[in-house]
Amino acid sequence: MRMLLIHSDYLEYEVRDKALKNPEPISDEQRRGRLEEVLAVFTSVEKVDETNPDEVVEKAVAEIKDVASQVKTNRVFVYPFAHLSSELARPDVALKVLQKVEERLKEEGFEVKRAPFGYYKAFKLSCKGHPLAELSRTVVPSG
Ligand SMILES: Nc1ncnc2c1ncn2[C@@H]1O[C@H](COS(=O)(=O)NC(=O)[C@@H](N)CO)[C@@H](O)[C@H]1O
Repeated sequence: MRMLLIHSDYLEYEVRDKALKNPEPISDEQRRGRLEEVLAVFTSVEKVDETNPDEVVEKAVAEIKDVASQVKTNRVFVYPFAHLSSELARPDVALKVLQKVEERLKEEGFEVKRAPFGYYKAFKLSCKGHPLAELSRTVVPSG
């Protein structure tokens, strides 16, 4: 799994067309989303992650917690992003992994939004620009 973590004044998105034949079903309210003072986590789930998705979820959550504590935010925006890797996991695996990352972050006490999976989306991002505002992390199953 590849993550680009951007500490932002805000991230907002608006759903446009389907990017997959069967994107994640979403409610009308999920067609737009915005969080302020947020750690945006653009995420590509990779083929290698399919060997042990649960392990890669735990490793990703640990990395996100570490960066969130460094930049002092309790808010995370999980954003599916298929452009950080040339070895993408199958969509059904990727969606489950991202849903699990969202769920585990909430269990850890974070305020979390997750952008809809399988859609083209317009988005606006305001990066804060401090030295830790742009980080990347890669996690893979150890097996
Ligand atoms: N492995 C993945 N990791 C993260 N997001 C993914 C992944 N696979 C699919 N997606 C989601 O599905 C959308 C489309 O994925 S895509 O790989 O860019 N495009 C497609 O799969 C089709 N357009 C055929 O190429 C992405 O914008 C993202 O929302």
